[in-house]
Amino acid sequence: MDEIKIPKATARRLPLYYRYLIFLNDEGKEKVSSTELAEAVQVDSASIRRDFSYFGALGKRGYGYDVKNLLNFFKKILNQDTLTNVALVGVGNMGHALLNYNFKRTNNIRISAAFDINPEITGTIMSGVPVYDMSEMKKQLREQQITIAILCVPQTAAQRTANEMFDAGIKGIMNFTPLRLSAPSSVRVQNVDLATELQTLIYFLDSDKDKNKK
Ligand SMILES: NC(=O)c1ccc[n+]([C@@H]2O[C@H](COP(=O)([O-])OP(=O)(O)OC[C@H]3O[C@@H](n4cnc5c(N)ncnc54)[C@H](O)[C@@H]3O)[C@@H](O)[C@H]2O)c1
Repeated sequence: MDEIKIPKATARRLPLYYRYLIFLNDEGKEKVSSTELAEAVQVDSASIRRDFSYFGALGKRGYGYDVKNLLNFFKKILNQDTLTNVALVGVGNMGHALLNYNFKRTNNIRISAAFDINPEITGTIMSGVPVYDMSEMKKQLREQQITIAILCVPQTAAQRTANEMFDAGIKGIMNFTPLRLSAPSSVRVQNVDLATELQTLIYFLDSDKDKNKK
């Protein structure tokens, strides 16, 4: 498939559409309108139409979208046919919770290797995933062809650990640490910060309250 350049916000919404389309397909539904989709995934229908327009004309006016076509289309875009092995670096409170969860609701991502420096856990298997010492990272990542990792070490160790990960061939980091990492331009870093997400939610709730007062 040719590469399609889409805005980040659109890319973030694709898994939402995809999950709902699986649901519709399982229910035996053949068609869906952008209004129906909008209600189900809580995205306004204009954004949905704009999102879909990046991929060409997938729907017909007055008919809606063909569920199976759309599902197959998104399946390809989201690489749902290929399993992506991901590494976890730092198996403490946060890392362990992620290992336990291990993306069970998706069938194309899984943490297949974890790394830490704590000798009490390295060499063991936690939640079905082997925990290796950091000294084995390069070898394991190469053997398992892993290029994506989740970083869950303490902030003080974050940059040093990230440098080791770049050196070992990591191309994408999901960064749970509060540190904004310096990374080579060939590496993508996605920061996850629950406090910021909560603050955003609080901000929106407060501004909703203000609007209702008026
Ligand atoms: N993004 C969020 O919303 C969020 C929420 C909670 C915690 N955090 C962050 O996640 C990180 C982990 O938090 P935690 O509570 O799990 O900490 P933790 O202390 O329980 O676990 C850290 C783990 O990293 C390992 N470690 C330390 N140095 C290492 C190194 N150089 N290489 C490999 N492993 C190393 C430790 O042995 C330990 O197992 C912290 O940076 C914390 O601030 C983020």
